[in-house]
Amino acid sequence: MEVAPLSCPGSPDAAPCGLLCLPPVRRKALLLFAMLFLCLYLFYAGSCASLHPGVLLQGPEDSKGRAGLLARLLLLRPPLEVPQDRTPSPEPPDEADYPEPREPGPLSSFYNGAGSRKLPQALIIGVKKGGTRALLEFLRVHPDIRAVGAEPHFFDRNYDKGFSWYRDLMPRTLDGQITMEKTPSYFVTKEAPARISAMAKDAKLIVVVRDPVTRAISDYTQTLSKRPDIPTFENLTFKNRTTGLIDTSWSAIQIGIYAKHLENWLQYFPMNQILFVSGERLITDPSGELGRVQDFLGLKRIITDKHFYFNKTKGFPCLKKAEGSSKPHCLGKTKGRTHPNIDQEVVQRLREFYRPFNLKFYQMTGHNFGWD
Ligand SMILES: Nc1ncnc2c1ncn2[C@@H]1O[C@H](COP(=O)(O)OS(=O)(=O)O)[C@@H](OP(=O)(O)O)[C@H]1O
Repeated sequence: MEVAPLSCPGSPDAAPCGLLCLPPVRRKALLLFAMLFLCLYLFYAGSCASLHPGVLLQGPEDSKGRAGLLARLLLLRPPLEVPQDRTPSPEPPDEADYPEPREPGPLSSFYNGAGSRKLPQALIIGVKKGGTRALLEFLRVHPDIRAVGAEPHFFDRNYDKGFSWYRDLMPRTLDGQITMEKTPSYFVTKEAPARISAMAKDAKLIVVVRDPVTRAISDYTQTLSKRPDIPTFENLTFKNRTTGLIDTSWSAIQIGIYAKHLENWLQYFPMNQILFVSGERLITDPSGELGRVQDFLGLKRIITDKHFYFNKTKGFPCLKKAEGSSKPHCLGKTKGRTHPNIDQEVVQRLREFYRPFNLKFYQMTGHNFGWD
């Protein structure tokens, strides 16, 4: 059978011919552009939405990263901000490096739409400045864990928004995958244990704990970085410096009284549903701590020492490959700040203050964290 040759306008036997009428070079360029457009869309709206948002959409430290910008320009989609009603309440400023992934578009749902959003089965509930971000970022490497990047603050600030608001923040998971979130303020929120128990009595809770004195200094360092005019750590520590009376109403001090907060949780959860991760060991032996966490979550030990390297410049362990990326990944510059020098007498006084609470905490957890 003979096939009639395609022709172009202007030729004697003109018939519609579309793309084929273009000169071959232009045709190729157009095809290439269309493919690039499609690839970028799938990459950006599909897989990127499920990745650590800082890695690909924005780059860990750069909220106007090239990939995100290019994708936004090409796709003419709205800027990265999520709609108001889906945005968790104001984040602790440190978490700005880890914004919420955008709601996936229709094409990415097709591409990435398997599974469904579920309420979390496991939560990192604390403690602030304990190393919670490091733990979450490390856990996200596990193929059976899907975690929301930003802190939802549902059980403290956003509870009135309801469970469907909360569920919609979660990434999609397949059967057998665990949905997780981290909000360190839950540990010190009076209402949080009852509320989490109402969601799931069998929820698994993880608390990253760190020497309460260093934790308090870290907390203060964070505040100081945002508000350089605050009083000194030494001044804030005491109600009365002469008598040495500690100001336990200062949150930087209060958060570290772990035994007191834990009592509240034990009213609603048995001890075997709570795992305590050492913030110190998370730095010196990340794979060891990650091994315990994977066991606790009932997961295969997939994250091992092969996943980490020690970055001398950062002074912390980093991931050889971040979730969904082939590049090494350290936490952002808001993690691992240099602490100001604190008067050693004050540090000593704080150690004395915390000692009985620490001992009580060791008893309750059956684990000596070695802070004393
Ligand atoms: N791998 C790695 N990289 C960087 N930082 C690490 C890491 N592991 C633990 N840490 C420690 O985490 C501290 C911050 O704790 P959080 O992530 O819980 O802080 S926050 O409450 O979410 O703001 C942070 O505290 P500071 O050193 O005081 O900044 C770190 O000491």
